Amino acid sequence: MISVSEAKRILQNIPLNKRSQLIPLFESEGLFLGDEVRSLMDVPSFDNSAMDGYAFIWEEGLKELEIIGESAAGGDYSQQIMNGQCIRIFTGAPMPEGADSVIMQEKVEKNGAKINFNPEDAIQGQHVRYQGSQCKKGDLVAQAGAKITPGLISLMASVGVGEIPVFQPPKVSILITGNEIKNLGEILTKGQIYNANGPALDIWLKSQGIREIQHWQVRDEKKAVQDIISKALAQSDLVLITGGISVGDYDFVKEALEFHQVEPLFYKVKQRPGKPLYAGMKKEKLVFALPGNPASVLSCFLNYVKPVIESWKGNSMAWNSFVELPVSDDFEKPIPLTQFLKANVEDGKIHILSGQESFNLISFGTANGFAEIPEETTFIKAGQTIKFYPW
Ligand SMILES: Nc1nc2c(c(=O)[nH]1)N[C@H]1C(S)=C(S)[C@@H](COP(=O)(O)OP(=O)(O)OC[C@H]3O[C@@H](n4cnc5c(N)ncnc54)[C@H](O)[C@@H]3O)O[C@H]1N2
Ligand code: MOO
Repeated sequence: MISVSEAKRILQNIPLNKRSQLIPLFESEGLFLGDEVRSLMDVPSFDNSAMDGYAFIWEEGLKELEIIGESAAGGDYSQQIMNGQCIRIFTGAPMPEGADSVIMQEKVEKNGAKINFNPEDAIQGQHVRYQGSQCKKGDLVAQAGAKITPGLISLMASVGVGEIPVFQPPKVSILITGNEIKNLGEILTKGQIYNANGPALDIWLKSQGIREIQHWQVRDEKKAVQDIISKALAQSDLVLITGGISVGDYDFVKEALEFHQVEPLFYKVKQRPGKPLYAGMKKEKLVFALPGNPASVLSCFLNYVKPVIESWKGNSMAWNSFVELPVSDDFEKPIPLTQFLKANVEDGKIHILSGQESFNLISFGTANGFAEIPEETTFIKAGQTIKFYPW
């Protein structure tokens, strides 16, 4: 058995098959830039007004202008204006040739075809957005590794970039083992239970920007487990298996992985839940066998699988996804293992929830993550700070 920190260190050092690919901007949520991006154009691509008002050529002491035309957003006003003249202009509309300043409409009095204003309100160069003032064609606008946020998407669209390079997320297989497992909608007979792991992993993977997810299900039969692992390995970069990894007579996963020459990275971690966690590699393919109890699956996913997927996607902060917060109450931990506890953060404090058994999902109704009590710690006092991993 290895410690939680050793298991994480091993996973931080595995080579991941990271590839950059171009994808449509609209399909990039949850991912990270796989390369730098440069602007395809000057932005703005033309001088334009920042306000609704009047565009003119600035001169000292100016207090009256003659209106000779109008420039609206989307138009291509091109007429030259002369000193003493102005045009009615709207926000985002092209500046007329020669004009260098805009006065807001609130600052003027309109008298027929003229406007009058206080000379102090006509400020040279004011309210004009010049061509290229955001960026010039070819300028670097985002670095490789940048997280794709709504803000970054907006920037990409503004500079004309409709396809962006992203680190391709892994193709993932979810393989559910167990004779007792039925899917929602099926009738349960005695001894059977609903598949709680498959839907949880599926939703979680989708929320991480994983697009290609294969679902597999298998009974606890040696040959069937071997065969399905072979198919999952062939079709995925990352295989997530739930159940069948402990020491029971019908736990065939480890043996099947050995049969397929998957090299173990580790098996068994000093933690609860999720002690019989397995990780291994076959060439560049990664396999996790997550201990079947649903709390073990979720805790192991959050602590090990999620950071690996985030690293695969190019997130440099993948392994720092925790916050340190005080606990609301004293907590005793007699076991010499790292404990991950379903918990709820409210008012800046970690509330450890009741029902911590690995099979018991009731606290997932309110939990917004897992709190970590380190291996060597036996008692946490209220107010003491510990790590909390939000979903
Ligand atoms: N003699 C020992 N027995 C066990 C040990 C041990 O060290 N020695 N470890 C226990 C721990 S800790 C865990 S965790 C489990 C892990 O066992 P497996 O990975 O082999 O998982 P299964 O036996 O297949 O299932 C465990 C439990 O979870 C339920 N399950 C499985 N899949 C699903 C699913 N998709 N949705 C909902 N629930 C699921 C399954 O019915 C079992 O109740 O081993 C302990 N035993
Ligand atoms: O490690 Mo197990 O997850 O306690 O049930």
